[in-house]
Amino acid sequence: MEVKKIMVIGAGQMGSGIAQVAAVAGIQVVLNDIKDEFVSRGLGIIEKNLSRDVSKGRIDEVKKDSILKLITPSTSLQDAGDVDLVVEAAIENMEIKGRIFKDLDNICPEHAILATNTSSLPITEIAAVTKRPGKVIGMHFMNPVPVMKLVEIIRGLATNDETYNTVKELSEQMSKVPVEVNDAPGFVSNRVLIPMINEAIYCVYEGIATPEAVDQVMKLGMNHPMGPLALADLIGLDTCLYIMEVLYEGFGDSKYRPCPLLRKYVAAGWYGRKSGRGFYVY
Ligand SMILES: CC(=O)CC(=O)SCCNC(=O)CCNC(=O)[C@H](O)C(C)(C)COP(=O)(O)OP(=O)(O)OC[C@H]1O[C@@H](n2cnc3c(N)ncnc32)[C@H](O)[C@@H]1OP(=O)(O)O
Ligand SMILES: NC(=O)C1=CN([C@@H]2O[C@H](COP(=O)(O)OP(=O)(O)OC[C@H]3O[C@@H](n4cnc5c(N)ncnc54)[C@H](OP(=O)(O)O)[C@@H]3O)[C@@H](O)[C@H]2O)C=CC1
Repeated sequence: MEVKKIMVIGAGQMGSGIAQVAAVAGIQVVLNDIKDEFVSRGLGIIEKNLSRDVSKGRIDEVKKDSILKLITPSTSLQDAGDVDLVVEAAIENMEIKGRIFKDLDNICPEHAILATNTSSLPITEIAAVTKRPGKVIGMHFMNPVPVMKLVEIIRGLATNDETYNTVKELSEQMSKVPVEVNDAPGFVSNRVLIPMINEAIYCVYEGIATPEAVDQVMKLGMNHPMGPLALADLIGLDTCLYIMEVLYEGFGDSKYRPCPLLRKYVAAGWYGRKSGRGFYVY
């Protein structure tokens, strides 16, 4: 199926990045969030990224404007009435995602694919709230979206081949490399990554090393582009905690227990870069 128009739900760091790469690929995008100010903030991030591309000579002002013109702001899910595909990138919360998918199922045209950028939640469970589970799929971009090549594609139990092939082709059109994995808590990316980050937080919690020292060890010793605590601040400590909770509950294994220091920071509103403070101050 050819995808000409999509809706991206959630204009946060992931949603704005997804909207950007879709518009760069020539796709019409409706960027939706619950408040105008969040949509404006997302559009501001896209504008800034495209301006950097102009200053680096990758695109000119005319191209930048034509990309921006492809993105329409929205605060109503009703605007999904004529889209071919939705990528949901609202917060990592099953109740909220369930509500959004139920509404979308009633609003979107019959042929539309409902994709979620969830980091860890079961695709099969999200699909089950709709009457079109064959057309529900995980389309998991990595942060920062304009830079990272991977899209992890996750089939739910009922996802059909046409849906999978459309999302695979769409990812390639967005200049990404799709990798297919099965539906299990955290998929592959976050089953491997987030426990490593959680373990790095335990190193700070237990007084083994400072955040700076932990990050230096992983950067200089393992050639990671950024240390696990700087990366946690980039992802968002709230999102890291949601993902650890999904792993802990999903597998019922104590090895996935979230570090108490992670819980404390989230309770304090220290979410990382997006709130101005996490393991580091921004
Ligand atoms: C939680 C989940 O569900 C899944 C996830 O996403 S987990 C997170 C996965 N992401 C990672 O692991 C990121 C690890 N970090 C990195 O790869 C790198 O540190 C980084 C790409 C973020 C920054 O790279 P860097 O070399 O340290 O910094 P910098 O030189 O500033 O940036 C490199 C390029 O990326 C671009 N860039 C950096 N951040 C960007 C952003 N937020 N948006 C757009 N472009 C960005 C820069 O403009 C620069 O581009 P050019 O070289 O073409 O000019
Ligand atoms: N951060 C990361 O590195 C990655 C995150 N993800 C996943 O992407 C999703 C979004 O994460 P991220 O962009 O980091 O989060 P952000 O907190 O940056 O953005 C989430 C956005 O969704 C909005 N939102 C909340 N509820 C609704 C709703 N009911 N309808 C529409 N929008 C809503 C939020 O508004 P408000 O500000 O009011 O809450 C916010 O603007 C999550 O599922 C996350 O797990 C996937 C890959 C990587």
